[in-house]
Amino acid sequence: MSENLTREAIKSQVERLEYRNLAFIDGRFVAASSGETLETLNPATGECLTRVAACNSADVDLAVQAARRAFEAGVWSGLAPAERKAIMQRFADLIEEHCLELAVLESLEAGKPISECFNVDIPDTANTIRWHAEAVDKLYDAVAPTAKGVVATVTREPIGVVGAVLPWNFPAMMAGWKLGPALATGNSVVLKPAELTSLSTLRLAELAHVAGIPAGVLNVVPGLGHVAGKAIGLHPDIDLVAFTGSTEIGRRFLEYSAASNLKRIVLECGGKNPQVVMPDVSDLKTVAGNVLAAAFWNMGENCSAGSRLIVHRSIKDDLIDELQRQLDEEWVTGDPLDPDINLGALIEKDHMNKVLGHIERAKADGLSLVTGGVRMREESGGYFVAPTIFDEVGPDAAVAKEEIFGPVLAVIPFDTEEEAIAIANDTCYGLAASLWSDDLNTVHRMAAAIRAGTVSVNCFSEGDITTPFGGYKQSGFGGRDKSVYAHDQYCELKTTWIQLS
Ligand SMILES: NC(=O)C1=CN([C@@H]2O[C@H](COP(=O)(O)OP(=O)(O)OC[C@H]3O[C@@H](n4cnc5c(N)ncnc54)[C@H](O)[C@@H]3O)[C@@H](O)[C@H]2O)C=CC1
Ligand code: BAL
Repeated sequence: MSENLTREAIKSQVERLEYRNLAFIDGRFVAASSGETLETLNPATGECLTRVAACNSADVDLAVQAARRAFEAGVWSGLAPAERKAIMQRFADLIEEHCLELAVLESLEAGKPISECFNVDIPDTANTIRWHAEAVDKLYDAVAPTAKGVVATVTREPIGVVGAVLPWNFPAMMAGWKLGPALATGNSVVLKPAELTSLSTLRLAELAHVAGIPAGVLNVVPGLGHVAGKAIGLHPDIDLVAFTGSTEIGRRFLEYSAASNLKRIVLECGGKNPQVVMPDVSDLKTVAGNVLAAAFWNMGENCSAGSRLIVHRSIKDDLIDELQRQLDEEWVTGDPLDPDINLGALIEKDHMNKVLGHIERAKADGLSLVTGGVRMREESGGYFVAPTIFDEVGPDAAVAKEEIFGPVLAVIPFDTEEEAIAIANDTCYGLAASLWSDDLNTVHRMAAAIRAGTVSVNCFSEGDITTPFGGYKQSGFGGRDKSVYAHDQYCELKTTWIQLS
């Protein structure tokens, strides 16, 4: 537990909380034009926290018009990178100053453990905004190696109006991953949070405004996916959509683009990520700790969750024993606002039932249940599922194939390195993977053979802000989040060919 994250501080923050529950368009909070609202529920109790504006295509259009006006006026796009940097640094400062408030909002609306929100999600959001801001006045454009008599410059220009459509599992952090590079490079943004988790994002937009990001540059249109999300996808004056969510809806955005203005689409979608443990590992305790973090961090509601443990048969049982021991000792499910728990609630009832359905199917298929497999804390009214491990799972079992997005780990034994790689790659996804071996040759050989955007070796990691994040195959399309590579996807490249006389 962090020094500053006391029960008293959390309680006091909850009592003082004010919800921003209107859309944020052109620098102001406004109701949806239809007057309609959506419930935001607390997944830990099932109770309504507040109702949030439900934007439709008319609201999206107003937001896009505001964004376009701001872009054309150059109030943001026309600033020197160093000027944008200074304002975004103030934005990052404000996020840090309001860390507890944002963490409480995020924990309440998403069921996430408050300690994670306070120590990881909100600091990461601030750091992402700051890092991209600080990078942008240090990146140079290029002069092409042409023949004499010509000067050709290759310069990045902001793409224009960016639509960002976001998931519910890391609401603030994903907003940061999109806003950092999109704003730093001078774009205007129309952002749609997931309908279940709009509150922290609306507060972020307000803080951005207070920091000095001009009206119209950052707009937030909460609403349903098939209404507000679709309107963003089909809007003829949005130049790019950056999406994080399911592969199914990612595919829709490609269709929206084709049916409208060929807007650029950047997708960060799902995963069924392998954790491969080779027989030479000497420290099973460390392996187990990381395997559990990969599988159960954020209740497994994580696109890079390591939901398949592909382990050499000779060490499988010892590793499972260690997993069980650490799970019993260190993984505590409880009220997400309790700073001492590390497993909170799943996002909503339907999702919990979907996860429990996967578990029941695996049981019915005769898979060996090591631990978990049940709903927890039902009396709270919330949506808690015990961390669950199935052993001796065949690579073709549904629990080894489908993205469950919950705390369910499938243990798949292997006998040879070739078999391990084949199982790891036997998926339509390719977002992340972890690899465990004490042998450097094995590490290099296997890391190169695994088809995933991020391979973490002898740890579970998504990298940090300096490294790109995104997927191979159906896990991603069109670009990467984080790092300077993220800047490229929010820019057009302009060639200026100057014939000298
Ligand atoms: N890669 C990731 O980080 C995430 C993956 N998922 C996966 O997706 C599954 C379903 O979760 P959802 O939240 O329902 O994800 P989703 O992909 O349906 O939603 C993501 C975003 O897309 C919007 N959206 C939904 N339908 C849309 C449509 N027809 N047109 C335009 N926008 C639309 C949503 O409002 C939300 O803002 C999860 O169980 C998980 O397997 C979900 C969230 C994040
Ligand atoms: N783990 C960060 C990205 C995501 O889950 O959506």
